[in-house]
Amino acid sequence: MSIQDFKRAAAEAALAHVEPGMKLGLGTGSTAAIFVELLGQKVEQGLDVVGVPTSEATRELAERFGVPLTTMKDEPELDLTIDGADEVDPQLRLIKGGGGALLREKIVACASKRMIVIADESKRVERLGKFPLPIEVVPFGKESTLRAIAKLALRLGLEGEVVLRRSEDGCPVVTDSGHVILDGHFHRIDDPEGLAAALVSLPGVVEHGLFLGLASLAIIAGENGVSTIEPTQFQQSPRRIA
Ligand SMILES: O=C[C@H](O)[C@H](O)[C@H](O)COP(=O)(O)O
Repeated sequence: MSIQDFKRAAAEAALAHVEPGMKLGLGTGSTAAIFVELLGQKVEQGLDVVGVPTSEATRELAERFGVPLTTMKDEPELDLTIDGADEVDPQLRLIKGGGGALLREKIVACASKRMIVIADESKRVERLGKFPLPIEVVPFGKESTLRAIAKLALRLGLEGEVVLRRSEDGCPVVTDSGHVILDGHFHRIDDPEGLAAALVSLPGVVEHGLFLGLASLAIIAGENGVSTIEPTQFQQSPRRIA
């Protein structure tokens, strides 16, 4: 079985949590894309749901697969968000934003009663940080913001560089909301909560890819089948609004 098969297995398992009439947050990335495709098949068979896409890419996919869409303006509270992740730790803390969609993903997850993460087993880690942490910043003063984040990281005992994300043509990657992404190559993040709080205190930082206390369930598929991670002591994020 390939990673692609595992992603599909996780996406299929997540479908069981979707109920008629639900307002869904639709994640971004290759795993979420499979979920959107499968959801489109269910809609074709008569399932009545609406979705809010977390990126323009997901909007296009949902339109292609016939998933009815709505907006945060019309549906500010959602029932369930299904999204992928770049890393998932045993406490169900996540790194997200490898595809640059972290800001809308976090807004949508916070507006949802539940967030289910779907991933292949390569995303499961004991400690967050091997995957570079995406940090979305405003373009104005991005060089200063980068230096401020690097200094902050040093102060927190994190080693590694902070790098402006560029696309293949060398230009900075610009997010759907018009910001740029700095990737923090920290290798290991021992205190995600401390880092998260420190990052949002910096001017210029819009959002970071640490999703803490947001996921209610992770569905992970691998060689040994599908398994789940649930928070042992689920604490609702103070930022969750639904
Ligand atoms: O910005 C992108 C998202 O956070 C994705 O959910 C994440 O990068 C995982 O994507 P994939 O399922 O393609 O590994």
